[in-house]
Amino acid sequence: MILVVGGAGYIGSHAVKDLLELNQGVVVLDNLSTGHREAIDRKAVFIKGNIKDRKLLKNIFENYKIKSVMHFAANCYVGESIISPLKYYENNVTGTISLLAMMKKYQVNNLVFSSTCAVYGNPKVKKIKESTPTFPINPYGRSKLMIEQIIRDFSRAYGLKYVILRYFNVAGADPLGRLGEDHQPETHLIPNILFHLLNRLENVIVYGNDYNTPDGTCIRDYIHVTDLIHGHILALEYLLKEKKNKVYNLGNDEGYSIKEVITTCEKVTGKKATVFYNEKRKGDPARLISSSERISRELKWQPKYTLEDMIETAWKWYSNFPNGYKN
Ligand SMILES: NC(=O)c1ccc[n+]([C@@H]2O[C@H](COP(=O)([O-])OP(=O)(O)OC[C@H]3O[C@@H](n4cnc5c(N)ncnc54)[C@H](O)[C@@H]3O)[C@@H](O)[C@H]2O)c1
Ligand SMILES: O=c1ccn([C@@H]2O[C@H](COP(=O)(O)OP(=O)(O)O[C@H]3O[C@H](CO)[C@H](O)[C@H](O)[C@H]3O)[C@@H](O)[C@H]2O)c(=O)[nH]1
Repeated sequence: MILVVGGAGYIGSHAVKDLLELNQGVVVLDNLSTGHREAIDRKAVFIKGNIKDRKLLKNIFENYKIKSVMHFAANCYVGESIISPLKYYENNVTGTISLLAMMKKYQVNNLVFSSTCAVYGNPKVKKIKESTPTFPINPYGRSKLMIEQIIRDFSRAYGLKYVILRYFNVAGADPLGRLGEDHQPETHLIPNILFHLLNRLENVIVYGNDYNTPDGTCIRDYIHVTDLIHGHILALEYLLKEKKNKVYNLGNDEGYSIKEVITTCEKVTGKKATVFYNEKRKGDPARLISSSERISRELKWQPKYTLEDMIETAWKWYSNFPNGYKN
């Protein structure tokens, strides 16, 4: 069985669905701090609890034949991490140490870990490779880099095998409309633009228009959640077969400015946005574009979905479920 930690969240719930479709047994551990019980398929075993609870982890490892772990549980907002670093180091770093300690105790040695392009900081290269130096510029990115280092040390000392996946900006929803992104409050760009176009927000707020980019707004590399999860499935297969450690970027290798994302949302929805320019958000790098060449070459991973597809699938979900999972 696979333990999916954080499987009630946006990305984790899409992983649970795809793993079940592949007939894998799934146990979800989630404290529902930002996730939703309704997002987890009833075919999965659901355990409500915190990864810091070692007694609970002990019960899980003793009661289920867990062979591998996908670890999505974290706090993951750049801005919040600057205001509340303690929350980030405690939940992300301490929480992961607790999980790794119990994986060591029960000799569960296969881990797919959700890292982030925030570990790179503000790199000057056109496309970010896995070999690009890591200099995170906010506590969220630093917490993820610390975890990566801890995972490596556990691997050297205790035989843990891992694939670390550094995601770029994840967007979109299940193409069949069963799952979507439901965060309270929502900080991500595409959901907020769509909320505005659904009349739930007065404006689209753009944080900064004097960045050193062609139109002055930040550039990001967006990846569809379905493509991202396909990367996880390939990573897990690789881990179980080859038993080798890997670090991979996961992005579409294309950058879009905030203004371009707004225009694409307008095109997909046929609606016009009112844009309000605000101060820069602290901790935001100007430009983050992936090179996902390594995972494409080594695991034959290829993204199928474009930015328009991400917006279309998210729009469909928000239009059908305006109150998210609480409908
Ligand atoms: N969304 C993105 O664009 C993005 C980009 C890069 C990396 N990531 C990483 O992907 C992972 C998932 O992100 P998401 O967008 O789905 O976030 P999310 O908040 O929707 O999901 C996180 C899940 O983890 C659970 N959780 C948090 N702390 C926990 C704890 N201590 N014990 C048990 N459960 C806990 C939450 O309840 C939630 O269900 C995170 O690790 C995040 O850092 C996300
Ligand atoms: O209403 C909004 C929301 C966002 N932005 C801007 O849009 C860009 C993208 O912001 P998001 O909040 O959508 O995403 P981030 O790039 O901040 O963060 C995402 O990517 C990070 C890596 O940089 C982390 O991995 C994090 O978990 C994940 O949410 C940023 O320049 C941000 O300032 C706006 O202008 N208006």
